Amino acid sequence: MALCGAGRLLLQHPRNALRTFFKHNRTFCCSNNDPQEEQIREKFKLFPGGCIDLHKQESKIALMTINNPTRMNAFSGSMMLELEERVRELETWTEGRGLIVKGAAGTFCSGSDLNAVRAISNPQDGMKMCMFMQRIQTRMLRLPLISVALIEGKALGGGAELTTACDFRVMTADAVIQFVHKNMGLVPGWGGSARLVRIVGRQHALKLLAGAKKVDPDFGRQIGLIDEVLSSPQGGGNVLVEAEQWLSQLTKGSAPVIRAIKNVVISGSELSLEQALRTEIDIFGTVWGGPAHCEALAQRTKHK
Ligand SMILES: CC[C@H](C(=O)O)C(=O)SCCNC(=O)CCNC(=O)[C@H](O)C(C)(C)COP(=O)(O)OP(=O)(O)OC[C@H]1O[C@@H](n2cnc3c(N)ncnc32)[C@H](O)[C@@H]1OP(=O)(O)O
Repeated sequence: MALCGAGRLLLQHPRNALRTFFKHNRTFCCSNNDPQEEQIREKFKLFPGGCIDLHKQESKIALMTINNPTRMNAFSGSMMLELEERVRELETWTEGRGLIVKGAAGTFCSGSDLNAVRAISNPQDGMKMCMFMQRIQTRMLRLPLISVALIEGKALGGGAELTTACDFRVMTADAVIQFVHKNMGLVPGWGGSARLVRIVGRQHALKLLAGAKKVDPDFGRQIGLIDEVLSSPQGGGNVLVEAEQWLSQLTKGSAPVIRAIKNVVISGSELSLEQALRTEIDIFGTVWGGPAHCEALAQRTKHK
C-alpha cells in the first residue's frame, strides 16, 4: 500500500489508532463469559423457529433478513442468538460498506415472539433477555457500515426498536412503525428508548411511546424518523432495489474511507467531546496517506 506523509507515521503506530474508540466499544463486545448471559442463551435455545439470514453482496452492501414469516417475523429465542452471530460476522467483514436490514415476506418484524416471552415473563429472565438484545443492537449500530432499515408492512415493539439500531430508515407508502410497548405494559428495553430520543428528540419520543402512536411515512418524515419513502409497492422485488440505490449514494467510494466516516460519526455521537476529538485524530490517521487520499492528491481532484 502506497502511503504518504503523516499517514505512514500514524499507521506505523497502530497503538494510537482507534485506541479510545475500541476501548469504549469493548465494553459491549466482550461480555460472552458473563454467567448471566450464558443462562439466558440456554433459555433462548428452548424457543426455536425462524432464522436471521445474512448475504454479503458483491456490492459490499450486506443484506440481513429477519425471517419468521408465520409469526410476522417475530424474534424467537434462536433468532436472538442468530442475530448475535450475524452481527459478529459483520464485525469481521473488513471490506463491507453498507447494510440493509429487512423482514421476510413483505413485513418488517413484530417484536419478540410472544410465545417465548410468556415463558420468560419473570423479571430476572426479562432483564437478561433485554440486556442481551440491547448489547447486540448497540453493536449493530456501531458497525463500521452505513446501515438502513427497509420497512415494509409492520415494525412493532422490538421490531420498531430494531429500526433505530440502523443509521437510516426507509419505508414503503403503506408501512407502519409502532412502539406498542405501552400497550404491552412495557417500555422499550432493547436500546430503542435511548436511540429514539436521539433520533426524534424528547417530545416526539414521548408522543410515540406514551401514545403508542402509529408512524406512517408522512408523520415519520415530519419528525425525522424516516429518511425516505419508497415509491415501489410493498412486497415487490423493486423495493429492495430502490432501497439499495438509496443507500448506494452513501456507500460508493473507498471502503476504508466510508468505514472511517461511520466511525467518526459514532464516536462523535457517543463519546464526550474530548474523547470524540481524540478518537477523530486516531481515525483520521487511518485514512491520511492511504490509497484514496494519495489518489485524490495525484489526480488533483476538484469539487465542482
Ligand atoms: C422489548 C420488546 C417487546 C418484548 O420483548 O416483549 C416486544 O416486542 S412485545 C411484542 C410486540 N408485538 C406484538 O405485540 C405483536 C402482536 N401481534 C399483532 O399485533 C398482530 O399479529 C400483527 C399486527 C403483527 C399482525 O396482524 P395480522 O392481522 O396481519 O396477522 P395475525 O394477527 O393473524 O398474525 C399472523 C400470525 O403471526 C403471529 N404473530 C404476530 N406477531 C407475533 C409475535 N410478536 N409473536 C408471536 N406470534 C406473532 C400471530 O399470532 C398469527 O399467528 P396464528 O398462529 O395465525 O395465530
